[in-house]
Amino acid sequence: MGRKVVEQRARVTHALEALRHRIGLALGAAGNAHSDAEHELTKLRLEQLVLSVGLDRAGTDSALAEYRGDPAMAAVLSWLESVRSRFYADWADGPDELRRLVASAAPGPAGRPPSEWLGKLGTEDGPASPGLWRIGEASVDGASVGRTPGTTLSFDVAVPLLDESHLSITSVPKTRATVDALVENLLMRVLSTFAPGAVKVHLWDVGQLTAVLPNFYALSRTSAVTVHDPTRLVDLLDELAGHIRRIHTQTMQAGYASLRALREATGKRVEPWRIAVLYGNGEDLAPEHLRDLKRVASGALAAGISLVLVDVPTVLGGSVETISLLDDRRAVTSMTGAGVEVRLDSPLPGGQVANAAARIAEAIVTRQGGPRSFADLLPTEFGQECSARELRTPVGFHEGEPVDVVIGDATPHALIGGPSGSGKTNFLYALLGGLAARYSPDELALYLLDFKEGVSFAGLAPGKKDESWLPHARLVGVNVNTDREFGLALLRFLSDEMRRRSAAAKEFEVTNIAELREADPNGHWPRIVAVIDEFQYLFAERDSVTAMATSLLEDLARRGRSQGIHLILASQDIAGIDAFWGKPAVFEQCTLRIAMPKARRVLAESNQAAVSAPRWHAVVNHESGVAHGNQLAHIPDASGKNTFPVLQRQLWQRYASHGRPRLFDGAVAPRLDELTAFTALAPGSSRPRALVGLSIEVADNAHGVELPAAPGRNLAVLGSSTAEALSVLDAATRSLARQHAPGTAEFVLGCAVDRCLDDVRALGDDLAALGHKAPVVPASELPALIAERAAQLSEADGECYLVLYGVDAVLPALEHKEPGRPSGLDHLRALLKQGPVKGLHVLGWWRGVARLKDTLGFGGTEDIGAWVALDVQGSELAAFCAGQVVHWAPRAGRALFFDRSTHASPEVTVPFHRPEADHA
Ligand SMILES: Nc1ncnc2c1ncn2[C@@H]1O[C@H](COP(=O)(O)OP(=O)(O)OP(=O)(O)O)[C@@H](O)[C@H]1O
Repeated sequence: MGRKVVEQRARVTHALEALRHRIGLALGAAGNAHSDAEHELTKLRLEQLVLSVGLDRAGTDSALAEYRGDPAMAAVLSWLESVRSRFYADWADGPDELRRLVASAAPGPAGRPPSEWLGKLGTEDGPASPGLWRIGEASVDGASVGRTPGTTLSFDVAVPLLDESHLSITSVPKTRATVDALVENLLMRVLSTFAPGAVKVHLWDVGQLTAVLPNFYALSRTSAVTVHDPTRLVDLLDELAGHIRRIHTQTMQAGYASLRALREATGKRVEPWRIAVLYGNGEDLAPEHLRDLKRVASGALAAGISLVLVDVPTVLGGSVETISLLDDRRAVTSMTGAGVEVRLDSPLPGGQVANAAARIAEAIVTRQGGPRSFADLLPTEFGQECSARELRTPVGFHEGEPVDVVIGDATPHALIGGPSGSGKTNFLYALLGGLAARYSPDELALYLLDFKEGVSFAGLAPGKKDESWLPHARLVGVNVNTDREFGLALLRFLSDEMRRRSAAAKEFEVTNIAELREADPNGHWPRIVAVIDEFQYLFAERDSVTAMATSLLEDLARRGRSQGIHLILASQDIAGIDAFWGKPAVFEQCTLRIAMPKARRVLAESNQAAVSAPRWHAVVNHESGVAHGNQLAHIPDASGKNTFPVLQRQLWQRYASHGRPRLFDGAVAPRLDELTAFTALAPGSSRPRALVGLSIEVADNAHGVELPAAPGRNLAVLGSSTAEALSVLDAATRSLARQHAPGTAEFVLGCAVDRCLDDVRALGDDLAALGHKAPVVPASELPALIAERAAQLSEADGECYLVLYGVDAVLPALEHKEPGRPSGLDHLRALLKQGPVKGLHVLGWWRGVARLKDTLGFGGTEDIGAWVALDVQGSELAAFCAGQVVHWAPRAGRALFFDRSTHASPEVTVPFHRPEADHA
């Protein structure tokens, strides 16, 4: 064997040994790693086991018995203990810190022992609420937190509630008394923290009708505690949902996400806190209840509403803390985790709770009955509010708390109902007073119309007894019960204003009044509130007024909201509301409902709140009358002495520069000489205008006939009513006289009715005093006069007004005809036909329509361009009204006026009062 071979073998052997060595090393390492891993696994398993029973119990728990004495177990235990003490070393001060924290977050009754507060009235009435409410205490072993072994450290346990969290309590069998004590303790801490009335508690127990938390019985006489019917969970959830909706709207409109944010920003508690305690029985709620409950829970906290659920299995939205009872003293809570047992506070002494509840109830009742007057509705400083977004004012009080009325986007229009004497007018005064004191006349304009007989709004306009007026009022209409046209005129006016506002909004490319005011800061865009008391009169008859009023009201109700035009419709219940059947649009848009005691149909059908409302109260409902929107309010006396009139005077002095309102008083005949339309007349017009009466419209306008040199420009007064005929011709003549310089026009006063002669002469004297030629021609001379004027027609120059009183009286004479010659009637017809273009106009009074027809003959109706009908039936007038059907039943002090050159149909006019008639 050669040396080479030997060397080769030695190399192979060496290599193999090296390989064996490496493999040995690798196997050894793997074995070690394996045993390390197994060791680790055992450790982890033991750890898991220890953790599952708890470190403190590891020494005794049977599940770990087999490992006792196992060094691995000893190592695990010592390791875990070192971890725990390392962890708790940082937390050595934890219990003390917790105690300090609870003391600061749960001050006074929220966290202190009951002996310090139980039975004393709460005082807190500001915007904040304690963050935590104590329920008991818990302990930890001192050794575990780096203290001397064997010591225990205890700390207070508290839960959040108001504005913060809901609470879900789960019992175990035979712990109902403990749960009641826990809930009672919490509620009593809350009720004793706040001023009486600031918290409202709702109790519902699926299994009990009345005996829920019996120590609170005294409070259930007030609205601080309401015990709900076990079979009507839906009512409670509805009520809560209503509060949430209302409060949400209120806070969002003010620009805040929650009631708490609103309170903190304004520094005022605007709403009570509400706590609803629902006792279930551990069984699932009906699906529809569960759905509603979840919906309520998700919006409740932001509305200051907290739920306390006892044995109601559900997963709530929003933040929820839990308390799970272990037995009748101990519980665990999500606040401290499952590892810490809470020793619940002992029950409050029952007798003392009942006494405390009675004291709170008494304080609430005292506040409720406390003297709240009209002055309490008023702000300390007038005119500070802005109406861009809404109008808001308290109108009354509930248990000392102001109850607001809001007129705005969600509640644009209001319906007020109540039987006669129930206080509607008083309510309106409270509302108007509250609004007028808060908003300046630049922010709020009022249009007030009362269809009742009587003068309930008359005091708002200047009167004989009181020269002051309400500066916000632009129009006051009283005694309009027979003038439905005036209601129509108001609606037309509002409708025009709505169009004007919507055109302006379009121009500024905005969609509502708030945006318009922002885009046009120098514009004048007050919110308009139109109050129509006894509005059902508008719909009193089946006629064109009703039809027009309906369509205008519907349009205003639908579109007024965005233009800041609001309707407040008041009525004695049934009569008024009946007027709505068939007009649901108006009814539905009136989402603000005010029901006076015993009002029917104002609220939703199933809502009986008005039936039980006490005297001088109102149910204020911003939810279309649905029960959950009910707010009962005591309305202070706003119409007695030292109430509204005093406020009005103050406002009048403050806003003196805002002009006086237009007063339309249906019971008073207007005076021609007080009318701007008359006093402003002056010579120089080529179209002189003969005024005949006051027009029924919002502006103080007169009806007049223009008498230019054009065919048909004559005026006929029709009917047998002498006083009114005299009034119309008197006003027409006097107004024409003002439009001609002395000597430039002739007024020929032809009087065929003897008993009018004195009046006619008096008029003639007045005209002469003004420098006009105004001869008075008696009946006997009339035929000659007419013949003469007819003959002169071709060469007539200058204006001549032939005012004829009782033309029909001379008809027989005029009809006298000599063969081959024209009769007096022919002359009169000629004057009527050809006169106007020559500057001669006839203003004639015929005491019957038939007589006028006789005068005109066949086809002459066109020569009467305008007429005023007095005590004449509408059916007689068709011929003079382009054949259209005329709806008119004569009524005292009113006439019907038609001018074919300007009117589509006749209009009601109010003849002026002639002072001369008083002396007749
Ligand atoms: N809240 C109140 N406090 C004290 N007195 C009141 C109150 N409300 C109304 N009154 C008084 O009751 C009487 C009737 O009230 P009001 O005129 O407001 O009732 P109404 O419902 O408008 O009745 P009607 O429809 O007959 O006019 C008035 O004398 C008024 O002063």
